[in-house]
Amino acid sequence: MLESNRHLTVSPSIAAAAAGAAGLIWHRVYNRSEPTIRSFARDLCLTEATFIAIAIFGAQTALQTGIVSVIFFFAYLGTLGTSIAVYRLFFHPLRKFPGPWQAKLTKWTGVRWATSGELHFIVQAQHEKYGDVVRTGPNELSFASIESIKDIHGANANKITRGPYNYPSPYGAAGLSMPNTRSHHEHKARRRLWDGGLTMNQVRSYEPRVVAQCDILCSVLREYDGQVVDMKLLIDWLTFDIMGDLAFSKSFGMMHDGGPRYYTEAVRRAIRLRNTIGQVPWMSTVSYLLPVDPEFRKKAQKFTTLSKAIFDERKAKGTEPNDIFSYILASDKDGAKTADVDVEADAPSLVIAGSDTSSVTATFLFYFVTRNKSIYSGLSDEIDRAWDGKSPMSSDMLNPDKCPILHGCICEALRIWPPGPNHSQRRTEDVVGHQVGDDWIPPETQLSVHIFTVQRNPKHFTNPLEFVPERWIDSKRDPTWAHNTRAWIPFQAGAYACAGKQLALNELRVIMAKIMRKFKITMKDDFDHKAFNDKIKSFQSLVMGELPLLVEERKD
Ligand code: HEM
Repeated sequence: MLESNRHLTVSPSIAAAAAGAAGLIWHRVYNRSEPTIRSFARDLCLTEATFIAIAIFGAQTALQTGIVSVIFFFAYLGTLGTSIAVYRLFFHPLRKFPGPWQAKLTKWTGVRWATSGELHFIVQAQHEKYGDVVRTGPNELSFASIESIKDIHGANANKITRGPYNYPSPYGAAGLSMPNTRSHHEHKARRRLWDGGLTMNQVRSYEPRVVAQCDILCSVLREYDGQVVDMKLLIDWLTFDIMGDLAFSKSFGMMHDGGPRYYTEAVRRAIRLRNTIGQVPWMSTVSYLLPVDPEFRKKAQKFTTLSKAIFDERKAKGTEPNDIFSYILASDKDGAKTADVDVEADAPSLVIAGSDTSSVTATFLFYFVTRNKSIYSGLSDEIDRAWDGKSPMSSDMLNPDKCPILHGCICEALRIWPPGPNHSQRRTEDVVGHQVGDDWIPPETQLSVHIFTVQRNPKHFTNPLEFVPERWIDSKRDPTWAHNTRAWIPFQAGAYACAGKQLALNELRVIMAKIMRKFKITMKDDFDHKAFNDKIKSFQSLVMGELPLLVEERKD
């Protein structure tokens, strides 16, 4: 009797039907709470195990149990996949927004775009094709209008948090760094500590140290007098050394031969990995198991060890030194301190946020000003008038009133090539949605403003690809040119905007003035602009190839 019941219970068609029902149920569950790869694997195992248990009870033989279990497995995944695809394409709350169908279907499209290094151009092209709002993922929108900046990053956005892109730590740190904090409340408390170390007064107090690091660079450049050097590489070392000094009171010493020069490459590779994983954050818990090139693994290991050593050494000094880390280590006004594990995660984040970005911008500054001889000579004359090259330098001598061309050059470099050209991802609240311009955005949507598109839009800046410092000088700007400063957002805006904007601007002014006052920097006539531009890629921040320039010491 028992035998015949078992025979009747689970046939292949029943297995397929059960799998179909399970697939639809799980899709409904996942619609409400997005799974991670681990929770998905757990649910899959549970569902399959439940079915196998029923099949063992109902099927006649072990072979039959095996067959119906395999049918169940594939039918389950097939139904779940089809249901998700149909939903995303035809029934999703974001279905009214235009965008490429591959992006609407899966975020793996975003992975493909991100790994190409061309994300900035890809998204810009989509905005040109589809308009100011583009659906760039199943659950993700990219915006390119001025109004969207206010609604996503401005005062109207006080309920919008950072998006899940910020979840994975690219350095494998156990803690959560402040720039990756998604909760408004936690971010606000921690950001306040960081801001203390980056006030205008603090930035001024760091200035002699920035100048001193520039002096070291000048002594390195002197060794190459009359030769062509890769300015990109030297600036990289300079900006990392500056950040080491200002963050931990200890320069990395990269400008000296013995410095850890692998650090910059390890940082960029880590950022690249994070940029890919950030597209599919639900993969992040297993992403570090993915095979990566052993050379990178070695460098990453060295990077982690060095970061830890720097952190330990710095932490031992407490809050005495005048550096940014003293503020991160300090307690807030209520006596609350950031947990040690989170402070440890803050250390590499601080260096990366402050050096990679400044390095990219300073490199582009040298590229643009040396490319155009009249801009170079105008800027050089202005710097010579502002600083005699002998008295102690301060950024006060170089402020926008005294050095408008320098200011215009910096604004232009940041406009044409913002170091973080893509998205600073945000997410609408879990329960209520959010109004952006004329569109109501449903809850749990990832949204962001595409900086690169906004800053290169001819409606915002006439001839957007031309490097024209005068457009930033009111008395010199062509009055017929569009010039919408609200569309200049290289540091982003709002609660999560760049904490180091003032430091960055001061640092860039000092670097440019110091080097140009002491050296004549020339771009050779046969400079390969195509090769230079082809090597510019975006992996969260921009990466670029060499910038070979002729360096000659000035004797005046
Ligand atoms: C040209 C140089 C720089 C540019 C273009 C730049 C740009 C940015 C951008 C776009 C963000 C993301 C904001 C967002 O998510 O909305 C950011 C965040 C941040 N930047 Fe910068 N940055 C630069 C230099 C610096 C420097 C020198 C520091 C020094 C410490 C710094 C510290 C930070 C920090 C701490 C954050 C995270 C802010 C937060 O989470 O609240 N940045 N930066």
